[in-house]
Amino acid sequence: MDEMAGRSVGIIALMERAGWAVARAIRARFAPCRVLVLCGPGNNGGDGHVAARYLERAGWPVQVALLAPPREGGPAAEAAARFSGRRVEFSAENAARADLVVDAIFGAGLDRAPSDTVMAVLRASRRLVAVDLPSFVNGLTGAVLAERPPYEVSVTFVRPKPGHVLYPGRTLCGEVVCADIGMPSDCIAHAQPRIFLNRPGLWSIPAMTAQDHKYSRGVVSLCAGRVMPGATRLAAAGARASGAGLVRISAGVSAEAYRLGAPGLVIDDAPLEALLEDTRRNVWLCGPGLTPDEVEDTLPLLVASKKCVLADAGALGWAAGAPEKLRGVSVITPHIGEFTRLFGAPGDDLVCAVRSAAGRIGAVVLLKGAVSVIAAPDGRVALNDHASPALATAGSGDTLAGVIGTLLAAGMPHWDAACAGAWLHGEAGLRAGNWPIVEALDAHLGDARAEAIDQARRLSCETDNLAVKRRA
Ligand SMILES: NC(=O)C1=CN([C@@H]2O[C@H](COP(=O)(O)OP(=O)(O)OC[C@H]3O[C@@H](n4cnc5c(N)ncnc54)[C@H](O)[C@@H]3O)[C@@H](O)[C@H]2O)[C@H](O)CC1
Ligand SMILES: [K+]
Repeated sequence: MDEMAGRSVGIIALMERAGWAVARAIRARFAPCRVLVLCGPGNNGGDGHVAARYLERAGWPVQVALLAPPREGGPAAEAAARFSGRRVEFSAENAARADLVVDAIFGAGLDRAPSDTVMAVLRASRRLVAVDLPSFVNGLTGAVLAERPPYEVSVTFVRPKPGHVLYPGRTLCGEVVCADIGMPSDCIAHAQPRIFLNRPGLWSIPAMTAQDHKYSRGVVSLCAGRVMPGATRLAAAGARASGAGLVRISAGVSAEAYRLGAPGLVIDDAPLEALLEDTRRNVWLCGPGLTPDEVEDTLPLLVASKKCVLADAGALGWAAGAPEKLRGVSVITPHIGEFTRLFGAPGDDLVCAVRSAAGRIGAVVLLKGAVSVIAAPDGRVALNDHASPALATAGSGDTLAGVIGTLLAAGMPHWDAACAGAWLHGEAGLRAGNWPIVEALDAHLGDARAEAIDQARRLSCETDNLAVKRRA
């Protein structure tokens, strides 16, 4: 985007607005105080110089400390030349003397861990604001290259970066302000984003219609095991609570035990091969509550009959170290332990690891966590931070599998269903209050679905209104 904008509006114009946005964010959050702006050699430092000029113009006592001079003739050099205020040495003593330190050392160009000198200056600072990101947080991955206390605010531009959203970087950014700096829309379109924040509007969930019947809403089928009925029942309940038309459990010899459960479930005891002939039953959950032997007896049959399969829990253990065994399934929902046993440790770059896992097995991979990463085989990735620690309780993943099953059965594309499922699950967690037990989530899933439909609708109205205004 920067590169293309450089050829149209010019980087210096964007830098002016970026620095102005930083100064504005500071003035909105702090009372006038002694500010030290730490400027690096790149455009991040250029933004810092502009911010220093606007703060000074507003009457704040401002000093600038330069780590290294900007490249001659570039936009950062021009921004530096426009600042005629006080310059001081780049030192820990000067940082300690300031009430507020603005970190404009490195931004998107950070390519290695900052030096000890840089870190000593940042550590000496009492209160910190970041231009774009703290200068030791990798914007692409959220990896933290050095330790220091968190910032109060990070002012970024055009779009938040993965480093603002993913842990551990997320915890150090503080409040993230994303400023509109007038990046031309053709530059944004040209950049073709492949990583998205998971929000309604990225996908849309079918609403209820007057003529719906249970099969149009969709049938979710589950394979049940003998020894862990709770997991299967939680997944079935999650599917029902999020709006499936019908939920059926293939329970084989355990059918009588499952029949004592929720009366709204249909329990089948016929052989799986026979059940698979029913073309209305296209979506199957396999794994919650299943032992490896039970997965071995069911998953290959589901895949061979070309059903849309969500594999979780036991099915992921069954394929540990041999993820190709999962080829043919549509969605998998591992937590970090399951992911590691399948594909190896993901390392610092979760987006890259989950994306390549999805490509490797040709299925959507949803890596569950405080921020879940959801990748499609074609490379699209959504980051879901719409969640609550209330969800960190045993069985919550089974509920999620059920919710995604419902959205698949409603006909949503696989990646959309996984993204929407993660959002609904998060919304239910946020609505469920303090310390809910896992069963309590179900009561909120219907309202969560209605909320998602409503938010997506409002967003599309806004977009339509904007288009009408533009045409006018
Ligand atoms: N996104 C936008 O629309 C705009 C963003 N702007 C700002 O520009 C920076 C990115 O600028 P860039 O010049 O590409 O990179 P940096 O300023 O982050 O630094 C590059 C510079 O620093 C060297 N370097 C990197 N890491 C280290 C290190 N650990 N130690 C020493 N030196 C390091 C690197 O080699 C380069 O020389 C973005 O963040 C925004 O703040 C613009 O204002 C335009 C609009
Ligand atoms: K920075």
